Amino acid sequence: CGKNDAEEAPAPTLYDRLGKTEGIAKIVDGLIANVGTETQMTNSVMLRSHKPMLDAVNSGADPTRLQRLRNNFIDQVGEATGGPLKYKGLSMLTAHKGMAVTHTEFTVWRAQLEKSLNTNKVSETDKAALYAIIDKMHDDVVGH
Ligand code: HEM
Repeated sequence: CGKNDAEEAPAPTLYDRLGKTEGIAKIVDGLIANVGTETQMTNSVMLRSHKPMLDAVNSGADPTRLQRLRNNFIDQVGEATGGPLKYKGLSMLTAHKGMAVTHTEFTVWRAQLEKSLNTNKVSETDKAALYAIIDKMHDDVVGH
């Protein structure tokens, strides 16, 4: 209390700085849109890994599959950045098992995230903090 209030207020978490759940949802939606665009390019790098999901959504066999991935990803980022969200999806190892994701595919995926972070005007400091979280998952995502 008193004059120390400002000093003692907790620093905003990365979750807060990304704009809480709403800001994270925009970042994830941007990422998904960018990945979707990339998969439609000639010589797409990400079409191979995403084709089973895209086919399931587009054929109507599993119309909410992409929506589930989106919501899980928002929860995952919302939890890992210090927010109140709780990730209820698969472990990164299990989620990407059988996909044989390559390091190149990971790099291209990461570039789609970067584009969305830039579009959403995330600062370089906050981008670096988020990449520290994301890049720790590299070895669980790639090569299984
Ligand atoms: C650190 C980086 C990554 C994170 C944090 C991440 C996160 C996730 C999450 C949360 C899920 C859903 C798991 C569930 O619903 O239980 C998922 C699934 C998936 N991820 Fe990733 N991912 C990453 C990298 C990649 C890369 C590099 C690719 C391919 C280029 C990829 C392709 C997919 C696909 C195709 C699915 C499955 C969708 C389905 O079949 O329903 N991911 N990922």
